[in-house]
Amino acid sequence: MNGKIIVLSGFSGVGKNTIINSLRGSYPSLVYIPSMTTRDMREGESEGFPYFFVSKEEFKERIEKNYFIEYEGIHGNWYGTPKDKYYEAIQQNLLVIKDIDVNGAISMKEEFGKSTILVYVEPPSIEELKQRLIDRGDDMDDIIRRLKRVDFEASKKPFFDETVVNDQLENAIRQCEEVIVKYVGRLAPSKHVVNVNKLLPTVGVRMLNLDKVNAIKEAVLNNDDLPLPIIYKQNGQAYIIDGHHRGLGYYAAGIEDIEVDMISGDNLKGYNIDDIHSLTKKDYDDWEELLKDLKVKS
Ligand SMILES: Nc1nc2c(ncn2[C@@H]2O[C@H](COP(=O)(O)OP(=O)(O)O)[C@@H](O)[C@H]2O)c(=O)[nH]1
Ligand SMILES: Nc1ncnc2c1ncn2[C@@H]1O[C@H](COP(=O)(O)OP(=O)(O)O)[C@@H](O)[C@H]1O
Repeated sequence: MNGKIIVLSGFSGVGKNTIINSLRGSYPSLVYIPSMTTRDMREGESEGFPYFFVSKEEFKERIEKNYFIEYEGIHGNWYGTPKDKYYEAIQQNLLVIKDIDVNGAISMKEEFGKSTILVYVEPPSIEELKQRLIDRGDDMDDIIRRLKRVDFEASKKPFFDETVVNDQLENAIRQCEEVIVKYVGRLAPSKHVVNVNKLLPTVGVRMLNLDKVNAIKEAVLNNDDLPLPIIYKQNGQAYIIDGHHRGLGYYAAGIEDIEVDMISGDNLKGYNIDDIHSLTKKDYDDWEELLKDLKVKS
């Protein structure tokens, strides 16, 4: 389970959605999971974009059915994150990005621990924030209601992993990219088909665990869903960071071509699959540990 959830929180109008939309444009495999809300649909929005819009009664029913990981009343409306969708995404090794209010963000961290990275987005000043809300076309009552929450939200900043100031938008986007790479080690997985034989020479015999290989072979022959092996590219080197037993299991089952996730820290675009020539010495559960080891190697 290597999926990650990047949560952006911060004052209304600080630019969370602008940043998320830009990142999703650049990295289409970033996943956005719409929350459910009781607020009215705004112009330009539609069902599922960016929310599923429901009545208060339906929202209450969902709470009773334990549909949400967390839910909050914000600016007079309810917002909730759908449990199943997040668990599916984590299971499928996906990278999710979503804006959630400060309380919701902290609840997500409680639920998913280190798989959640909390980013607090700040405006350069409150004056600039007001101006953005006005420019966005929010009506005055709405703006006043939103600004009332500012002190409460700011008090939760210590719970966050990172802070990004959204002054110049381009800078804020770049800082968010850096945060993602720092904590996740990748910005987006990208699937490639690799010939298993190409992976084999990199798999030292001393690392072979035949029980694991056989278990994976059985799973392959059973057509079970297996997570994809992951190949990480950094400083021109590629490392199989996970899944060499899976690779061998496929080989043992007589399958040549397997799909892998190519992920990359410093070289996000443009890599050469033939460069795979190095292998980490163990399986990693912890990205920070992995990155530490990679630094030693590169
Ligand atoms: N707790 C929680 N907050 C959410 C969720 N989805 C969105 N929010 C937050 O709800 C607040 C209001 O969002 P929205 O109505 O889109 O207006 P905005 O303030 O202009 O972004 C923002 O702080 C969002 O980040 C959710 O599922 N749970
Ligand atoms: N760095 C920035 N400089 C100027 N305006 C910005 C910047 N980032 C976002 N905006 C604008 O501010 C308004 C609020 O941004 P939005 O992404 O809707 O905020 P949030 O999702 O945090 O409520 C939008 O009109 C957006 O175009």
